[in-house]
Amino acid sequence: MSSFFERLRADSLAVWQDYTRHAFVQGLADGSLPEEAFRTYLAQDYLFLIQFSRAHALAIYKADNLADMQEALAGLKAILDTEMDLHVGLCAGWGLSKDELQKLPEASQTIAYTRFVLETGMRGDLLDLQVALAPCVLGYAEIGRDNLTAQPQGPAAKSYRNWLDEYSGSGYQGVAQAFSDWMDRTADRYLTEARYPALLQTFTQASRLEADFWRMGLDAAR
Ligand SMILES: Cc1ncc(C[n+]2csc(CCO)c2C)c(N)n1
Repeated sequence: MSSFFERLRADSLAVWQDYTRHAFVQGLADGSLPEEAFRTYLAQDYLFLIQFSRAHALAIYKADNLADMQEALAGLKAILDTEMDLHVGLCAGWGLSKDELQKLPEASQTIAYTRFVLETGMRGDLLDLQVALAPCVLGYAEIGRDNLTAQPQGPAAKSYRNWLDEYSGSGYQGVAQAFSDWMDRTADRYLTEARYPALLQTFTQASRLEADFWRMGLDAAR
């Protein structure tokens, strides 16, 4: 049986692939991505991850049972303990200190995406929130898998490969599978066909905002 994610993905395929096969991703995979684009992306992603932690905290609040609260907590910890460290470490390698990162203003694209997710979660239930989070969690896993054997060339090749390794590795692939299974369990309880169009719209919108986030990086290097 296919997952709820696979249904959403199939029904938004063009937008989904604009995100997961974006020029930014292709540039990471072949090494042609300008370093300034990656640096801008990394810095904004730090601010993005802070807001995404808040969204996972909101999932704890929205959960109506202990098991879901524990799942949401595991997601929160994956960001605060793993994602955040990867980013601060990567940023340091790019000359961006933690102090500098904390002082950066959020770009409009960062605000648009993160506040969309938070607002969707605040006005809806756990399923609305999971669907808004899904493009982030599951899109990066797909990007990792799609580029498992990519061999970036050029000056930033090592950093780009390092980034791809994080998402293609079994650790992150497991996190993504666990998220998809968790969303399936929520859908079993909450999904009705009457709700589906609104949920698909949330998923599609979040995927579009992911593509805008890549575009922000590319535009900084023009
Ligand atoms: C713009 C943007 N979108 C997605 C991710 C990926 N991501 C964010 S939090 C997290 C852990 C999953 O619980 C992962 C994989 C990112 N870093 N930046």
